[in-house]
Amino acid sequence: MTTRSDWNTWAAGRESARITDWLREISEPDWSATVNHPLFDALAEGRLSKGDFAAYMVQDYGFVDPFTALLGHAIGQAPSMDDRVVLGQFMGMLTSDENSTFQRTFEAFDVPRAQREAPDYLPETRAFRELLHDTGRGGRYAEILAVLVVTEWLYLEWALRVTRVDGLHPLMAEWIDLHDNHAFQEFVTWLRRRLDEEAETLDDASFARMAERFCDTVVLERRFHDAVPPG
Ligand SMILES: Cc1ncc(CN)c(N)n1
Repeated sequence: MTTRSDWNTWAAGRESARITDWLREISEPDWSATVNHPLFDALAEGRLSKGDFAAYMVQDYGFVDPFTALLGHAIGQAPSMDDRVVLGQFMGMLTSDENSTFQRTFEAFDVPRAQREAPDYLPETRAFRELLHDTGRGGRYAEILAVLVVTEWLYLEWALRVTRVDGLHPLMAEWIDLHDNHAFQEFVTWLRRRLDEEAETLDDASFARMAERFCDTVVLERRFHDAVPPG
């Protein structure tokens, strides 16, 4: 299901077939289950309690830390300054605006210092952290891009899908803003284009590894959101 010949079969007869569209399709039903996860509806509709939002953000900060490290690996592995500039700008946003959203959420919702400094990570969070570490340690550029495409494209899709209520808590609104704004949409468009291009250049074994990494990441996204507080 994840080989280059599977991709070639899928692409045959389709006009303007894209590898990232194929990857998304083979990662179903986990892709759609994540995008349509009730957690995100509860969040946007003001039905997620402050405690549950804070608990989700504590787990998610456990994702963001190794994710930031993975982005660092992407910057290091990128084949050109052009790519490093785009990835570096995203790193700037992640370590300023997005990091600040987490810190202010922990303050506003009284997350105990122990939970910020040494959180109890759920097994699903630990599994995701391991995948991010593992991809950074051994993954080539296309594999790293595959993980970034999944994590950012999924978040863009749910953020564009949900309908937010008036009067939503400002920090919850900010969390959605971070994932549906124009610059983020452009970043996801860029990530997809670069993965489409890089994947074309891979040998068959690397191509299959990249596709497996994509699908594994989607599975972990679904498990992570099933495990954090219910919507
Ligand atoms: C689990 C998860 N996946 C993706 C994202 C978006 N960077 C996130 N914050 N958390």
